[in-house]
Amino acid sequence: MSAHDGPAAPMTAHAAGPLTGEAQVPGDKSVSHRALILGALSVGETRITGLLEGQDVLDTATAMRAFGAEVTQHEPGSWSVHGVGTGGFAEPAQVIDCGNSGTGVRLIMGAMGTSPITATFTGDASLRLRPMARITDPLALFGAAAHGRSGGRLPMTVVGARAPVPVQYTTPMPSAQVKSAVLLAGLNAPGETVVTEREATRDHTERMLAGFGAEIETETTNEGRVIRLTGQPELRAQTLTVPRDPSSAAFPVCAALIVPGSEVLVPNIGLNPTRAGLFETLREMGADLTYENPRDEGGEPVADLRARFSPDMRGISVPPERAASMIDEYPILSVVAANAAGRTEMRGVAELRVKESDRIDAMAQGLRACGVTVEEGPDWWIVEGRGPGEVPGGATVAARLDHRIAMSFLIAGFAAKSPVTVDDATPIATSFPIFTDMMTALGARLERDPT
Ligand SMILES: O=C(O)C1=C[C@@H](OP(=O)(O)O)[C@@H](O)[C@H](O)C1
Ligand SMILES: C=C(OP(=O)(O)O)C(=O)O
Repeated sequence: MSAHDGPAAPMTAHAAGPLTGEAQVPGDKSVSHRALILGALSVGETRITGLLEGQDVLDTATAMRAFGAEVTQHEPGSWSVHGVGTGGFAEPAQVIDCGNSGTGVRLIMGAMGTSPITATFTGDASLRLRPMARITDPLALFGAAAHGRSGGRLPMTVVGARAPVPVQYTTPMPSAQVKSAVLLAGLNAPGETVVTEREATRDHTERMLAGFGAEIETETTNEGRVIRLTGQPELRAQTLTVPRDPSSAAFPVCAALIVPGSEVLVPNIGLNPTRAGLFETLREMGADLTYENPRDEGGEPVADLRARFSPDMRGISVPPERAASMIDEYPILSVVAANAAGRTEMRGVAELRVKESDRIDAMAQGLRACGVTVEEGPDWWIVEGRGPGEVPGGATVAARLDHRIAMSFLIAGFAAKSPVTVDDATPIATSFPIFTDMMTALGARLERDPT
């Protein structure tokens, strides 16, 4: 049992008038986790503004305290971390509960796996089903041991390597979490740790490690991206501003594209190319989506996104090589696809089956219940678009403890002929705690159902 296993709260989305106005989405979840973890591994006081205060990130903050860092909230979004230095993690006295967060548990396992300490990890019912061998396999190469449930599931105890050795590792699947766990483990191994990834995944860990003063180099070769990290650096505390989350921006943007008459501005969105695949895909589908005021902030490309109702969108074949740059956006893309003309094919996406839920199955079943035809295979799915405003809706769908499934179906409800109910909206708080208020302020109609 995790403290996060709580009662469900259903929510219903009704068709509403146009969505208009500005949507200030919260800070980037991936960057927020990394800011806390690298702050905890550095010497001095790291100041962070724009931190996402979603439950996933709050759980990482609690975990960093358990490993000995001092983590303080000064005002909303403004935090400081007094780190313990590379290799300075203390052994936690209690079980580390990462709630719903794959990124949290996997990066923290990496960060502690080369220190001479033992820690036990758990999470909510969703996280307890997710594969952890993808982290503990490379950690074993550093000299760590892990004891978990069958299938490499949580709860799991990691015994950190007493005398870590550096590692050369090729990630077996496109995963920034695996890459990052290996790099964070490599921080406390003497010598050079090398990670190769065949397909580029989000590079926030590499960028941030360089910012904290680590010696890290990336080279693109025939084998893919090769990242070399020199172990045992002294990481120096930083002042960081977290960009706004493109994965959260996806929801108001896609809602505006499918609700008649809408026009929504989503300012200050990080458009790091390893994250921006959805927006490119939407533009190829014929979305009226523009990047305004493009600029560079803290080494990351940023722009204001303007999305307008787009009744002429057509389905496309999403290039599989783009998958990593939009991996969390397939659920909401499938809702847009259902409201476009023609079929949208999404291939090379096996990783969707091991997220907070099996996202292909969750979306396929829910879309079918809403009257949309979906075909699927192990690593692909196809949505038959019904055209703008032609999705029947009128169903109750299961969120399966998955924030992105819950938000995707609520947005489907704004454009459907009949309301769509999500059986549990509580997971939304993991990544986008202001989602309901923000969508309501734009003109959406969301109703909490009596439980
Ligand atoms: O590194 C990260 O911050 C993340 C990596 C991705 O997971 P995988 O590495 O499992 O693909 C993504 O789905 C997740 O939301 C956040
Ligand atoms: C997959 C996600 O997160 P995590 O893996 O951190 O649980 C997500 O936010 O869509």
